[in-house]
Amino acid sequence: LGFSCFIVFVSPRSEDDARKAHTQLNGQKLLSGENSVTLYLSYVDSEEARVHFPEGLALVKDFVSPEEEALLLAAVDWSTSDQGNEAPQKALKHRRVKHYGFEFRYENNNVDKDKPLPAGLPEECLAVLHRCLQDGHINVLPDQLTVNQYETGQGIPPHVDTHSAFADTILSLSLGAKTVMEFRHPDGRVVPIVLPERSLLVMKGQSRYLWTHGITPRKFDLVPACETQSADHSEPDLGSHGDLTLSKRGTRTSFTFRKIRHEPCCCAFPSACDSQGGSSPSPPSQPSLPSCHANATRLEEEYVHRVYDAIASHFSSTRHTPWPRVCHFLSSLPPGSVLADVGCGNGKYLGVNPQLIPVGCDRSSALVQICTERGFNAFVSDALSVPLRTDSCDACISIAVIHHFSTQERRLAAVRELLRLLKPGGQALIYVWAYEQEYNKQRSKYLKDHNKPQNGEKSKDKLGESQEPHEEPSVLTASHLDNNHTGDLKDDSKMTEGKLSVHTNRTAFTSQDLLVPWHLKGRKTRVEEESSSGLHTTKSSDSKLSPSVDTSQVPGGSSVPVFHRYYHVFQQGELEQLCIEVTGVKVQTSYHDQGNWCVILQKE
Ligand SMILES: O=C(O)CCC(=O)C(=O)O
Ligand SMILES: [Fe+2]
Ligand SMILES: [Zn+2]
Repeated sequence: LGFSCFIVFVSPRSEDDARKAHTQLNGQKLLSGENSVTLYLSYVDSEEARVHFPEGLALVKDFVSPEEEALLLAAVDWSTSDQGNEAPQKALKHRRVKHYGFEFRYENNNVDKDKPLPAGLPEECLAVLHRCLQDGHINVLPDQLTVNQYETGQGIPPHVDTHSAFADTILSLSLGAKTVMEFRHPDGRVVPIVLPERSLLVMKGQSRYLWTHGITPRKFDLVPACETQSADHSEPDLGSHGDLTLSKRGTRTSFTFRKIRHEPCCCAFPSACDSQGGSSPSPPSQPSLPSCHANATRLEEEYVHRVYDAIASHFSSTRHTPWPRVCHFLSSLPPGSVLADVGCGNGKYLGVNPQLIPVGCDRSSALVQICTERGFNAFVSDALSVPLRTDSCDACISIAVIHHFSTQERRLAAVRELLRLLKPGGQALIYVWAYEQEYNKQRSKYLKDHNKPQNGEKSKDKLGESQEPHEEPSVLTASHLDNNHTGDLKDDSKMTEGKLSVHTNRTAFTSQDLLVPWHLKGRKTRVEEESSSGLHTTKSSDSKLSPSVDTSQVPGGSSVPVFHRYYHVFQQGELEQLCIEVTGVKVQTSYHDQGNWCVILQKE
């Protein structure tokens, strides 16, 4: 049983209508063939619900005819390999791509502007491009084309097309099937846009320079029912009151046309512009402790969510043994208890007590995917807004999650949300990483494992592993390498006011808010795979993949990506303090467990 979560805003005409809809629809199933979604309704501020189209974005439906569509699709020859380099093609984990005109280079995350590919854009595109000129979408012809092909379930991570590589307007033609593309503003706003088959998407201004665009890998989209018919207005009606329907994704091929930029970009968004020292200068920009909600979500997006998605499979391989005291809590619950594991990671607690009815959720879709593959019920959700009913769970756990929220308000909101899920009398177990890694004269495993074996070698100390909450699979030279690669970031004396320091693994903490390096081993990362398409630099430049990623050389010459995760490590008493701010809760127990502060709460 797989879970997906869609958020839909509905604006009823009156309060009365809203109440009626709530009683009649909440908990109802929508069916489409053998698939179904269950509706969970809740009230939100209408101001919050108003979704605006990103500035500079336009969608032209039915831009090409079905005949033209067939012609364009036939123009792409997927049978050839990369050989000859006429139109290089790459099979990525999440889609396949082919480049025309110019190829994007992985080494520098930019186009090789002096080396046009022998084959220009396919002639079949000319009629379409001239129409774009005529209609005023562009004023010069593009000279670069990227063809992306997505099978059902595939997508593209959120990114901004590199400013210095491409001129202002980006055109993207959707062929073969529709999809939903999400636009994200740095302040956290997300706007999903349905891209119907044969439509043209035009990105300019803010929508091109500041908002990221991406396609979440999934097999179904929830779209307004009217989107399935052809409509001829040019902007989708985002606030429409129409019916929603499940739409199965088919194979979508997109043609993205761009114009190579030969001068540095001088857009109005320096913070996102690699030409203007914004985005990811080298060394990566040093994040500060957030001062407002928008900064907090941005920090967490870059230094928590993206990192977990990128390291998911490696992370999961280091998280196999449940911690004994968490298991003890789970085993003490009565048979048949409904358990929510909020921030369930790879699901290692979901199967501990077979007599429970567990459901997990995590912000990382890559980790949820791992849970699903293991046969657990898990869905993607933010811990601040879990789509489960109030008072519905007998127990909740939040293991090593709340320390990733970067403000006190957000940590409090996370505790509050966890407690909302509990039935009166239900219990919640919370673990957060402790500032005090030495407690009662005992050093935590995290500190003790200073000379851990190389990653990949099996640790002989099985118990140690099981008690290792924040196992950092470091290469032997890791800390030395960090020094080389993050240079002045590490040196506290050179620290700029308010900037987060990069922690040296397996040493005592020197501040409560910090970045903890993760040395990725094993398979290529998603970021690497994406970048090797040469296409995407999510705010990256040169060898830097993203602000949260650095690379370090390992002896032998190959480079290991180093990701930085944001943590707020808790001081003694801080977790209890946080919890008692929530009304209607009792702290039953609190304790220190292997470098973590832990509480068991009960809802009154
Ligand atoms: O598939 C699409 O429409 C977008 C592709 C894209 O964003 C890109 O290639 O940069
Ligand atoms: Fe793009
Ligand atoms: Zn720019």
